[in-house]
Amino acid sequence: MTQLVTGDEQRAIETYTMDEVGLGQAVLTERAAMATMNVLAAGNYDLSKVLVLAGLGNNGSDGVALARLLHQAKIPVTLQFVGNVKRANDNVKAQLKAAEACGVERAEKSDFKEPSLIIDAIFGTGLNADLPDGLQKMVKAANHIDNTVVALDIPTGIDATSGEIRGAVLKASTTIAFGFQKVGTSRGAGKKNSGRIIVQDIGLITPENFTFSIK
Ligand SMILES: NC(=O)C1=CN([C@@H]2O[C@H](COP(=O)(O)OP(=O)(O)OC[C@H]3O[C@@H](n4cnc5c(N)ncnc54)[C@H](O)[C@@H]3O)[C@@H](O)[C@H]2O)[C@@H](O)CC1
Ligand SMILES: [K+]
Repeated sequence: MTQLVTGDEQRAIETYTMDEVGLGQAVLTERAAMATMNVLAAGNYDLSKVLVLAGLGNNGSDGVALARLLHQAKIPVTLQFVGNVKRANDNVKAQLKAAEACGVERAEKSDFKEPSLIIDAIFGTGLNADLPDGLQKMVKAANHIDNTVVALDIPTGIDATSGEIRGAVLKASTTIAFGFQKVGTSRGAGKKNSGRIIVQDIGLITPENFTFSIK
């Protein structure tokens, strides 16, 4: 059976992997993006016009890295930040520098009717409050359009542990869970809005004798 993790457990395993094992953030991000490429290539996804919606934290950096890999694979892709990129964390800024050096196209605003596929890299396990009002409006509008949405790690708006909706949720057709499925996507609204859940190994190392709260 799939091992489920809470948000805190996922963070503890990520921290161990980076701080104790010594795998860098960029390695994990690249692996998350590559795992997503593999899922997209193997599945029946229309990749004729991909829109990556990226947030300002590490879920966003996965999205920016993915936009670069899609562009390098000659798949038409546009990268759009949700929020002011000047306030993005350093990982996002480093990924953006690489994406721009490779010529990834950016948009400030998009008509959600246009993309054949939307990648949700807005919020991941770090979500700790209701989505900002403007974002709630945006995801509700996007939900009204018959787009295919692939969520990175967890759909934006779902609490990784409780599965509750924090204000609004961007409903996904597929959720690619990095390392482990988050318990919040196995219950209630989280389950209902995650679509098909595909767990992908990104090289996280679980400490010996780690106790998972869900066995
Ligand atoms: N930490 C790591 O080593 C890795 C993280 N990964 C990705 O990173 C994600 C987690 O990244 P982060 O912890 O940076 O968090 P997120 O990218 O989910 O969120 C970014 C930040 O936004 C802020 N925030 C939370 N709720 C908010 C709200 N309602 N309104 C405004 N701001 C809010 C918080 O400060 C949070 O840290 C995972 O889901 C996964 O996709 C993967 O790249 C693998 C490695
Ligand atoms: K997401």
